[in-house]
Amino acid sequence: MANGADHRASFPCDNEKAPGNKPEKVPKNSFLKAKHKRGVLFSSYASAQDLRNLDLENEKEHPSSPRGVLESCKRGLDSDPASPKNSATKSVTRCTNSTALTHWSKIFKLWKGKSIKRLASFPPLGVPKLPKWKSRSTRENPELSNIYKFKSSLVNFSLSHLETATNNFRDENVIGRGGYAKVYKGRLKDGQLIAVKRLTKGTTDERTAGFLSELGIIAHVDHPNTAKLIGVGVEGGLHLVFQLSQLGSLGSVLHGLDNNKLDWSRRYKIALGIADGLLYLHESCHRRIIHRDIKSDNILLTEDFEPQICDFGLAKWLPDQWSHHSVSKFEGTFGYFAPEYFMHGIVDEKTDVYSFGILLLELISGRRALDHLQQSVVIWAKPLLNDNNIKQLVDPSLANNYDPDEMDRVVLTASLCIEQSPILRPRMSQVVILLRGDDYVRELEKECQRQTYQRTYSEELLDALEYNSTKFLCDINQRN
Ligand SMILES: Nc1ncnc2c1ncn2[C@@H]1O[C@H](COP(=O)(O)OP(=O)(O)OP(=O)(O)O)[C@@H](O)[C@H]1O
Repeated sequence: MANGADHRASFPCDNEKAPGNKPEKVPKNSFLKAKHKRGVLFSSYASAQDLRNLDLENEKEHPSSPRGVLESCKRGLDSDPASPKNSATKSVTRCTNSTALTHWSKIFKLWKGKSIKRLASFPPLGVPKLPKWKSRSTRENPELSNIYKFKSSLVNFSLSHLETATNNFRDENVIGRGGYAKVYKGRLKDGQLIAVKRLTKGTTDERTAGFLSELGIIAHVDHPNTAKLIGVGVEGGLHLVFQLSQLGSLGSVLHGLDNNKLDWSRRYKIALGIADGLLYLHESCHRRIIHRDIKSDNILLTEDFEPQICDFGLAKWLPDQWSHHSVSKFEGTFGYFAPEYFMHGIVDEKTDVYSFGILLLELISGRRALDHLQQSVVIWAKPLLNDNNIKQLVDPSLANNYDPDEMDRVVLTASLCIEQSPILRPRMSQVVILLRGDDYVRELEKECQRQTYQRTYSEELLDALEYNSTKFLCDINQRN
């Protein structure tokens, strides 16, 4: 059952009173000290760009910070003696930190070779082709008839159908309770298990708006790592009907009594799956979708621990030409808010990336985003991340039973995702690369080579065609 409702927030933006503006204690670590100094002394007159640059500079200087590690790799690559830029100076800057750095240097090589935009255009693994939508109408409620045009396979459930499936919405069938809805387990006549989300909170208008908004997004989404909508029911209330995810939410498994089910390989698989799902929403779907409420209670788990992102109640389409969206009302869950969202109401892909970073910290440490004393996992983890103190970060229930390379990658990715400044956070296409590591990078490199080869071949073909048509005529003219 979801307990995220305790921390749910929905209130108007008030920059003056935002708790995020409270001065922090001066941390011992010099890397954090620099950040702190910047926040207190300079924030009144520095431009946003200055602050970003300063952030970058401070972190570059600190070799043990995740960005410091990446920067040192990058400098190593920049100082490649074969590079014409460096041949004169023969800089000796090198990645010093063993195999981990070799790994990151490969990633950087790839980043240097491709623009970020190009990397973003790599197809995520396992993303199916987009479905073809067909139209279908409803007699029930003409206002909602357009909904059925999204997906040919969407079923319009009658109330009696849903009542039969859920034992008349009996309390024993409740498997989730969110801020807006109750979710009931059910079984259809053909035996299929379903989860019926019945919107319960707010006025009729609010419920209709919430229902249409969630449906407007979820009906267009189709990926192995997003929740599967089967149909809707608009009789006797508003219902969204999903395939049942047998294990419930990640939050309930990770923070419940059964957390020993989640060994490291499962946690790693879950991290990769959520990253794939988010990459799809941000970069591969018809339109940019910002989820806005990524948290462990909104990740469902199938029987084989495949994660599925659910609850698109707050999700937003973002037009391509918009850099971000500004909201005047905060909605979401405490503990997962990105600083720029909390302080300025700014919403874009990077706000989801921040929340994903918190989720990674939950997977690594087994701690909640906010514990019973309302202590944030970020505040707890930051000093350990800066000291690269993996032993203290890792969930004690895992002991030493984890793959150290995978753990390193997840820890580094988490620390980049929770950067204060959104510009320092990776995009989801980069997150997927960071999490998957060497093998994935090698696959991408092969893909790049294949594309280059194809381009060269087609360019040659184009040249040949051009010769045939234009140059040949030109040659003939010259000869005549
Ligand atoms: N398809 C499903 N299979 C299994 N459990 C589900 C399914 N959908 C939802 N749940 C359970 O119901 C809970 C609440 O669902 P959901 O997050 O969609 O509701 P909500 O009211 O929008 O919640 P929130 O307060 O997070 O906005 C989930 O955390 C999960 O435990």
